[in-house]
Amino acid sequence: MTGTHTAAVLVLEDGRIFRGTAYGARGRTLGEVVFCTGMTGYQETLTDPSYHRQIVVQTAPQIGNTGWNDEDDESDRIWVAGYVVRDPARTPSNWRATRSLDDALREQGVVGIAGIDTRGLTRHIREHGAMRAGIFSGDALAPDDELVEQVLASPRMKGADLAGEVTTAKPYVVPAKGETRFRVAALDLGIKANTPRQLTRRGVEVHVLPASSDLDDILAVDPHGVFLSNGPGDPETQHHAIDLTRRVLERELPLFGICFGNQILGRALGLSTYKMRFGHRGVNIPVLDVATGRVAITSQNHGFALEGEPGQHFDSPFGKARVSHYCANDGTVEGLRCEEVPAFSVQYHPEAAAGPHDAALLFDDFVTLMEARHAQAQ
Ligand SMILES: NC(=O)CC[C@H](N)C(=O)O
Repeated sequence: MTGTHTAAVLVLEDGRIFRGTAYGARGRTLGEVVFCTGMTGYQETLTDPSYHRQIVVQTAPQIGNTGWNDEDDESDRIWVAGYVVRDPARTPSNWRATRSLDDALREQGVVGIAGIDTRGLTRHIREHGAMRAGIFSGDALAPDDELVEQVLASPRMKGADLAGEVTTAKPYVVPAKGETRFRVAALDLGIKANTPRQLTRRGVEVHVLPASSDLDDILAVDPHGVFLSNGPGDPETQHHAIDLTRRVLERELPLFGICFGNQILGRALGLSTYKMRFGHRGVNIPVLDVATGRVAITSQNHGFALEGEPGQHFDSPFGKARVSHYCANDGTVEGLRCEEVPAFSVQYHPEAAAGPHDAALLFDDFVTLMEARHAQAQ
């Protein structure tokens, strides 16, 4: 932080205004305002491509205490559209830090605001829903009603097709650690770095493919399994990925999806998705596994969800399937399992960057599915 405080304002589309001081870059940014309840992992949050076009409010009051390091990025840049905090660290301190969070935000041109009553703001979002917003400082400041107009002119998250804006331009391979046991084609809709890391640790060579890849690109990898990543935007717009998923299911290739990948598998199976009021973003969200009755505490970041009831069985074009997991807080769908093709998915983040490792076993389940399919094919 520099010594001088520059005025900044957070403007919501319903006319609610929060005044604070500029944090990170100065200027204007527009996006959907959402809150994240993680008490840790702000660097991973900021660099998660699923937050593209979202202004993130951190409910943890003190942010930036451990600065910014060169190891924890989940992608090659900060993706959030803007950042809202209460009390930014004045003296960051950590042995791995190479700069402050404020410096990282400035370097990457990310407009933020500090000194906000993030508790009041979060209660407002919980009640009225995630909505469009803008942060304005420096030359971008103008009379409030003009700022509200600018926010109202910005695009909504519902209907936003964003995977193409965050995906890799070219395919790349992340080699397995130790012996290569399996090859996976991972469709990058906004993949986080920790996902290939989790797979490679289990002897999987990961071929990360652009979102526009077709079935031939996937088959060219000669994969033992296909992975559908997390990603930003409205799953309803993902016609290409949904169609591709159907092609993969037809071939009975083992398939595992996370978050956006869960929504895409669900849509491929004939379920619909809807926009939640304020979504799930945090690192302690309880999920119940219907089959075992066990609860996992999970890392999450989503604003859309699949329609469905806990434990519901349904017929899909690929045979019987069920809602395998649901959220213990609000009963929303948190996972799917196909019973006649080797495919499953979860709405949460087993790669947990940041977050608890309760769900890491799901990567083992994916490997088991590939093993079983491989044994069958021999
Ligand atoms: N992390 C994700 O994959 C998010 C999925 C989707 N964009 C949502 O908001 O629900």
